[in-house]
Amino acid sequence: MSESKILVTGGAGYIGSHVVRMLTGAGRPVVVLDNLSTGFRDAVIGAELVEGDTGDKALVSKVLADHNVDTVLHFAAHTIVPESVEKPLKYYGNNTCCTRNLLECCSEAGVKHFIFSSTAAVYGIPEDSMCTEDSPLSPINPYGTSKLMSEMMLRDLGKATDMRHVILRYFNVAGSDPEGRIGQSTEKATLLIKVAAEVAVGKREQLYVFGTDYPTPDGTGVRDYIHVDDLADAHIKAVDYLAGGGASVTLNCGYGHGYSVKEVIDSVNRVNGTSIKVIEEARRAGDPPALIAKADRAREVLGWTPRHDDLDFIVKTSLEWERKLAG
Ligand SMILES: NC(=O)c1ccc[n+]([C@@H]2O[C@H](COP(=O)([O-])OP(=O)(O)OC[C@H]3O[C@@H](n4cnc5c(N)ncnc54)[C@H](O)[C@@H]3O)[C@@H](O)[C@H]2O)c1
Ligand SMILES: O=c1ccn([C@@H]2O[C@H](COP(=O)(O)OP(=O)(O)O[C@H]3O[C@H](CO)[C@@H](O)[C@H](O)[C@H]3O)[C@@H](O)[C@H]2O)c(=O)[nH]1
Repeated sequence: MSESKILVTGGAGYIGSHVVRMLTGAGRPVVVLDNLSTGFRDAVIGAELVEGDTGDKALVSKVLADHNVDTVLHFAAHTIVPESVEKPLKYYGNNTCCTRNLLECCSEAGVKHFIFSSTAAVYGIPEDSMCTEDSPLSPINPYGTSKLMSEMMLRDLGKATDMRHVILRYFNVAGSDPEGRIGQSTEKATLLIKVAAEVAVGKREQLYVFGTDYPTPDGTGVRDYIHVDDLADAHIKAVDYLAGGGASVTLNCGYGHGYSVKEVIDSVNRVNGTSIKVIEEARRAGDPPALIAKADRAREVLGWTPRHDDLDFIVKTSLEWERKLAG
């Protein structure tokens, strides 16, 4: 039988590629399945890339068998909150139906460990903006609902079979590989720090601030921004946790404090030494006012210790990658 590999779906995307790089850098054998809808072939470092779709049952089953897969990290998804409001079925199709297909293939192949990329969007508008893993789950956009449905499938499957899982609910992921090998290359990006970095390097004219009348200290939306390498490290620890016999668990991934849109803009200006052009706009559909992780459980369960809890560092790595893309 061939060497057992870890399957990473969506491993050519922003977060998946950082996790693949960290896994292969640590000598772990990895195979990536990605349809390159938003991913990039050359973002995959140190692993074979199979170009294909998680909705393709025959292909997924073949990949699982050919690579003797025991552990799956599932990143492949559509990820843009406002797009999910406009095109809900696109999100339920890819994020929910394709995940169901993947889970069926994994179940049939006897995959034992599954790590799922979930999101803070499953909480909707939390009562006090601080979310524990036990906070009510009440998404306010189709993206969040599509991810919550996948969480539910995974939990039900865990009860019915011996598959164990770690569900990681990411808060707002930003930054790039501090050594500059990979970063966020997403076309037509909508995420705040990425867009602000594009403005700072001259790729865009201005940044629109969506909403200045939120019930937050300065009126703009507050989020818990986590550096992508800290998040990648949580995945490595989740792989080891399951391999060591750990029980299924759901964990927030964030730093436990938030920054407003205005504070992010200040950081970009401070780090870049410029003043980006900002235009204040109405609120964007589907946006909660504030989302902050209560993130102690990940530290306790996984022994995870973030290293980059520093907004200016996150912004610095984003700017460096943006300059590299700009050539
Ligand atoms: N970026 C964030 O702040 C954030 C926050 C919370 C959760 N997440 C989750 O993290 C995961 C990765 O997000 P990202 O920011 O890296 O996005 P991304 O778009 O860069 O990566 C997604 C990858 O999945 C691939 N893909 C999409 N659908 C596929 C399919 N059906 N079959 C095969 N490949 C497919 C894309 O080509 C891409 O490479 C997603 O599941 C997303 O919901 C992201
Ligand atoms: O050009 C922009 C972009 C964003 N924002 C604001 O910035 C904040 C953050 O927005 P964004 O960076 O788009 O992230 P979210 O909408 O919070 O969603 C991200 O973070 C979620 C977890 O919290 C993930 O689930 C999603 O996949 C990911 O897109 C919000 O208040 C937005 O209104 C702006 O004001 N201008």
